[in-house]
Amino acid sequence: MDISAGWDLVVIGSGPAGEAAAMQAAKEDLRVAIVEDQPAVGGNCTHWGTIPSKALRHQVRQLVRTQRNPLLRGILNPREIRWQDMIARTREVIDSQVHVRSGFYVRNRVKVFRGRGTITAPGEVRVDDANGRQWLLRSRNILLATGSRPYHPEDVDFDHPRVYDSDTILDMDHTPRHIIIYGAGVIGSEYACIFTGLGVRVDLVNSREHLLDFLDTEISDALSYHLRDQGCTIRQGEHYQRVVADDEGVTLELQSGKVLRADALLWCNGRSGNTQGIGLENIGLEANSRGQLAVDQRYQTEAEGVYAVGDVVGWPSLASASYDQGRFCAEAIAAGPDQPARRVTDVPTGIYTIPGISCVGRTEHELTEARVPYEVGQAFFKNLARAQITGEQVGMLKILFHRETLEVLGIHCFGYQAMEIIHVGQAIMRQPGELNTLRYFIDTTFNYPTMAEAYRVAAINGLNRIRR
Ligand SMILES: Cc1cc2nc3c(=O)[nH]c(=O)nc-3n(C[C@H](O)[C@H](O)[C@H](O)COP(=O)(O)OP(=O)(O)OC[C@H]3O[C@@H](n4cnc5c(N)ncnc54)[C@H](O)[C@@H]3O)c2cc1C
Ligand SMILES: NC(=O)c1ccc[n+]([C@@H]2O[C@H](COP(=O)([O-])OP(=O)(O)OC[C@H]3O[C@@H](n4cnc5c(N)ncnc54)[C@H](O)[C@@H]3O)[C@@H](O)[C@H]2O)c1
Repeated sequence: MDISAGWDLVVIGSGPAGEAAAMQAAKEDLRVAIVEDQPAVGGNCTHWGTIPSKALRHQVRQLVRTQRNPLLRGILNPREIRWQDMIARTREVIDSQVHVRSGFYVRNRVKVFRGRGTITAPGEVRVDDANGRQWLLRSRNILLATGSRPYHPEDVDFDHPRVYDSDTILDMDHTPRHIIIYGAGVIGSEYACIFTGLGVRVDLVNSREHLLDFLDTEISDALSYHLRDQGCTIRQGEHYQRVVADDEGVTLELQSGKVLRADALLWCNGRSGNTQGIGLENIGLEANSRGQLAVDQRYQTEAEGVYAVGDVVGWPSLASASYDQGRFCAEAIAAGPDQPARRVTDVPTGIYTIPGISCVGRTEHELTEARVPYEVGQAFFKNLARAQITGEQVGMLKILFHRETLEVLGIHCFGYQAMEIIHVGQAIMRQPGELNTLRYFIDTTFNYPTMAEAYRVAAINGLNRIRR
C-alpha cells in the first residue's frame, strides 16, 4: 500500500459538494486530495441525476415546442424519437461537463485519487482502485461528500430488465409505449413530463393526495392539469402492494386493489445517503435510517475533523445547495474552529417539469398559518408581449408581499423561464430591511419585451389590490 501523508483535506466524492469544497480549500492554500469511485469526476449529479435529466428534458421541450408551432407542426412525430438517441445526445452533455470539471482539478493542483475511499481511523482514508491498488491518505481533515442513490425497497426486483430507477433509466435500450412511474416527487414528476412529451403513455402514481404538495396550491394544481392535458394519468393517494415483472411487462398491484400494467416501471420513491461501507464505524459515527449524517453549524459530524456536505446530510439535497455547502464548509475548515460557517438558507425551488416551476420564500398557506397580513400580485404570461412572441403563454408569476410594509415574502412562478426569472425576485428578497420592497419592481425600468416584465405587471396588480 502506498502512503501519502501531509494532506490538509481529503474529500471523498467529486459531486457538486465535494468539487466545490476541494476548489475552495485549494484557493485557501490548503493541500487537498479528492477520492472518486467512478471513472470520471462530476458525481451522481453529472452522470445520473441533474445533468442527464435536464438534458433529456431540454430535448423533449424542444419537441413539444415544435409540435405547438403552427409552422412546424406535423413535420416531426415525437413517437419517432428513440430513447437511445436522446440518451446519446445526453451523453455528449455529460462528457462536456466531465471535461470542464476535470480541468478544475488540474488547474488548482488538487490530486484526484480514483478508487473507493474508506475511513480506516481518525485522519486516515484508504483508497482501493479497480485494479487492486491501494493508497493510505493521512489528512488533518476529512470531508464526506458521498452523495445519495435511489432508495430500493427490498421487495422490488431492481435486477429485472423492465424495472428501472432514475440511474438505470439512462441505460434503457428501447422506447416503451407505456410506463408506470411510481413516486410523484420531483424526480417522478420531471420524468413524467419527459415521457409524456415523447408520446409515451404514463401512469404517475402518487402516494400523497396532491402533486408536490410543498408548492403553492395553484401551481401544484396547474402542474396536475398540464400533465393530464399531455396525456399522463395521475393516480393520487395510492401505495404499492406488489411489483411483478415478467418477459412481457410489469404489473403494479396497488393497496387500493387497482392493478396497473405497462412495458416498464420507473421507481422514483426517495433516495438514501451513501454511507454504507465507508468506515463510519472506525470513527464512532452512525448514519440515520436514510443513510444520512448529522452535522453541526460548521458541517462537522460528531467525529472531530470529519465533515459532511451535500446529499449525504439530507435537506435540501439539491446540486445548487451542495455547491454552496461545499464552499462554506471549506471556508470554515480554513478559518479554524473559532470561526462560524456560512449556512445555506432560503434555497429556491426549481422544478424542471413542462411547464417548469420555481419559487422562493413562503407560500400563501404558510403566511395564512402565521397570520401575516399579505397580499398577492399576479401576472399571467398570456398577457405578456414576450410570451406572445415566443408562443409560451402558459404560466404566471405571483408575488406575495406584506400589505403594510410592502416587504416581498414569497415568489411563485410557473411557465417559460420560471427557473431563471425567479432570481430577479430572489435578489430583492435578500436585500436588508426596507430595501426588500415591492416598489423596486415599479421604480426600476426593465428591458422590454422580456419575461422579467412579469414582475412589474404583478407588482402593479398587487398595489392596486391594496389601494382598493
Ligand atoms: C434525477 C435527478 C434529478 C435532479 N435534478 C436536480 C436539479 O434539477 N437541480 C438540483 O439542484 N438538484 C437536482 N438533483 C439533486 C442533485 O443531483 C444532488 O443534490 C447532487 O448530486 C448532490 O451532490 P453531492 O455532491 O452531495 O453528491 P453526488 O452528486 O451524489 O456525488 C457523490 C459522489 O461521491 C462518490 N462516492 C460515493 N461514495 C464514495 C466512496 N466511498 N469513495 C469514493 N467516491 C465515492 C460517488 O461516486 C459520486 O460521484 C437531482 C437528482 C436526481 C437523482
Ligand atoms: N429540480 C430539482 O431540484 C430536483 C429534481 C430531481 C430531484 N431532486 C432532488 O432529488 C431528491 C429525491 O427526489 P424524489 O422525487 O425521488 O423523492 P422525494 O424526496 O420527493 O421522496 C419521494 C417519497 O419517498 C420517500 N422517501 C424518500 N427517501 C426515502 C428513504 N430513504 N426511505 C424510504 N422512503 C423514502 C419520501 O418520504 C417521499 O414520500 C429530492 O431531495 C429532490 O430535491 C431535485
